[in-house]
Amino acid sequence: MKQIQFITHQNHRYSYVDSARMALEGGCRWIQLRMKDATDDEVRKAASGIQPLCREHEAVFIIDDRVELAKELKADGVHLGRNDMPVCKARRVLGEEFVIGGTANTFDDVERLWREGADYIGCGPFRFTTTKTNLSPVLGLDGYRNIITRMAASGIDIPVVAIGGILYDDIPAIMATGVHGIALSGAVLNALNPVEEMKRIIKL
Ligand SMILES: Cc1ncc(COP(=O)(O)OP(=O)(O)O)c(N)n1
Ligand SMILES: Cc1ncsc1CCOP(=O)(O)O
Ligand SMILES: [Mg+2]
Repeated sequence: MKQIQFITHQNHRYSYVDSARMALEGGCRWIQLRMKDATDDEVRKAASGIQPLCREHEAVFIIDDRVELAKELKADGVHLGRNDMPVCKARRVLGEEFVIGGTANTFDDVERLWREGADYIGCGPFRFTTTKTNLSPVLGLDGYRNIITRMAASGIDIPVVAIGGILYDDIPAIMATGVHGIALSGAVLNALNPVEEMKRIIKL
């Protein structure tokens, strides 16, 4: 399971930087620094700990929401949701070299983001999760099947990663829907041994 993205989070045991470090040690090579409600300076501080680790592990380093900060820090890219800067504007700010991901909950979201030039789609939530507030309607396996089917029928070819409440046991069935990969956070962060859990997922 190489197409896995880890979304940073914190809990009573681990900081944002800890979470990224454990994901990298477990073999993940795509880290998204997501710190909702944090100030840019707090994100800069976390990035100063995570970005060098990503370079050391030759991992992709994406920043959630913050386009100007992604540019300032020379991240590999940014992930944008409905209430963030539009993808087409972010592309003008960042240029073609940056990876720009977008959030989708429906086929129409996917089509819009594809037209705007997003490089990949984070599509969810798969199931209810507490890692993100204000969740869009839960998709489940059928939700992904419907979206992937409509994408194929429309000739829309953009990588789609499933996200939202995904656990180890869910991954084979989710991948069988035709999505290109998965993004997760809590399944690793809340595991008894996060590094070992990431290794288990990578081995799938
Ligand atoms: C890969 C991926 N998919 C979806 C999201 C959603 O992130 P978030 O910023 O919490 O929510 P929106 O701003 O997209 O509504 C993500 N970060 N990564
Ligand atoms: C960022 C995001 N977007 C939709 S669900 C979600 C949270 C992913 O974290 P978890 O894998 O812990 O549900
Ligand atoms: Mg966002």
